Amino acid sequence: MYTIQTLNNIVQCGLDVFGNQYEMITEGEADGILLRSFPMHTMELPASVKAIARAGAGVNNIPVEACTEKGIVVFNTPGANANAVKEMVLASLLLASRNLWDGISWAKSLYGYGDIVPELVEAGKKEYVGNEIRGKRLGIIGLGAIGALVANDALALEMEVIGYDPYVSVETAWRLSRQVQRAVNLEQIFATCDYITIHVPLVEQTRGLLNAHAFRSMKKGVRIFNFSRGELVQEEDLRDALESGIVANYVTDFPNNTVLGMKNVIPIPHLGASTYESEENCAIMAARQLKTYLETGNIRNSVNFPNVELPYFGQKRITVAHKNVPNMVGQMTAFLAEHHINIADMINRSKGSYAYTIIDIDNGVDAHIKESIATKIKNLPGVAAVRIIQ
Ligand SMILES: NC(=O)c1ccc[n+]([C@@H]2O[C@H](COP(=O)([O-])OP(=O)(O)OC[C@H]3O[C@@H](n4cnc5c(N)ncnc54)[C@H](O)[C@@H]3O)[C@@H](O)[C@H]2O)c1
Ligand SMILES: O=C(O)CC[C@@H](O)C(=O)O
Repeated sequence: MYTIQTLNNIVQCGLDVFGNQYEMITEGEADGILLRSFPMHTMELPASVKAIARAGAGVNNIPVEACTEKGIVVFNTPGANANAVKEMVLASLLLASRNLWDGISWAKSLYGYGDIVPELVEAGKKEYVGNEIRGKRLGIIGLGAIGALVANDALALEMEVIGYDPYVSVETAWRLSRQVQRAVNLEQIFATCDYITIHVPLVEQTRGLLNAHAFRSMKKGVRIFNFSRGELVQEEDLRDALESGIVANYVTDFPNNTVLGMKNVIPIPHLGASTYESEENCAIMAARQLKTYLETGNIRNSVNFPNVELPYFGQKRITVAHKNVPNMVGQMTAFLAEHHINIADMINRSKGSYAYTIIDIDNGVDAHIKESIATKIKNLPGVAAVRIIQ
């Protein structure tokens, strides 16, 4: 029996993945945590927690580094909500270019004028003339799951597309149309684009990516779309850029009180991933990854540990989350050798400064011996967490 704590509303089809061997709780000690945008940074993590699954892409609401040190595996759901966000970016391109936000607000304000409304509409519509997006240049910062989808569809809308992503993955590169131009630096995007959309994670390196220096390099009248995270944009610099008209519109999925007070901001209440389809995709994917990890120790789509999969058929298994330093596996297997325990199968993978090892052992080993080996491994310097799965 496992316990899962949910920190946000998770759609039922995601919760159904767990089945009757799981207890779902909203407070207390759990083996796994399932969440969306709940801010976990100030949360006390019980020692019982083995894994955390984010039903979504961004993990900036999770203390990933602290989790890694404790051997807690953090998962996200890459690509599961990318189509939803892509469609929102496409809608926003038109929303901002055609002055739809202001035009619709004005049209609604005509309620009560009676029979002259059509006349007022025809007389007033000249205030809301916009631009077509065909032939305009779109700059995409971050060509991951979302950025790549936006790039391909913007080409289909006959836009010129240029992307910047120094870390683009091979899979994404394969999915990208060859017509997407490659920027070698951000300046190339800033200096030449009519529209700029950001699709990078919020990390220290990207915080404040759009700042005074960036705005100064941009074409006057550029329209900016932020469906990634509010903190990627330096707010006070944005205010100046909007006031001076360098930025014609800022469409953001992350409104706050400061940004709401700026002119030409189009605020959207974090609806990028809010489709039934994407909420289901994310919840099911997150739940499956968490369940698989708890039951088999296999890792798929973790942001802090490597992908590690060894087929599991109910055999005895030891899993170890540890630092990526020499002789870790040697020391672990030495403990097994001391007790004449045969290793049936084994795998070790690393990701950055951490690694993860799965050791399958032959059946028939006494429980107290397995516990004593697990304790010895746990006490090795560099080991973050050990589990026995049986
Ligand atoms: N509004 C929403 O509801 C919503 C939904 C999903 C994702 N998001 C946000 O969008 C972000 C991107 O999502 P995704 O699914 O495309 O993620 P992803 O991991 O597939 O893609 C991110 C891309 O950014 C690139 N990148 C990282 N640092 C960069 C840098 N300094 N410059 C240029 N490129 C850089 C990476 O190489 C990667 O290709 C998420 O981290 C999340 O914050 C928001
Ligand atoms: O859960 C959501 O609605 C938003 C998720 C989104 O911010 C993400 O990073 O995937």
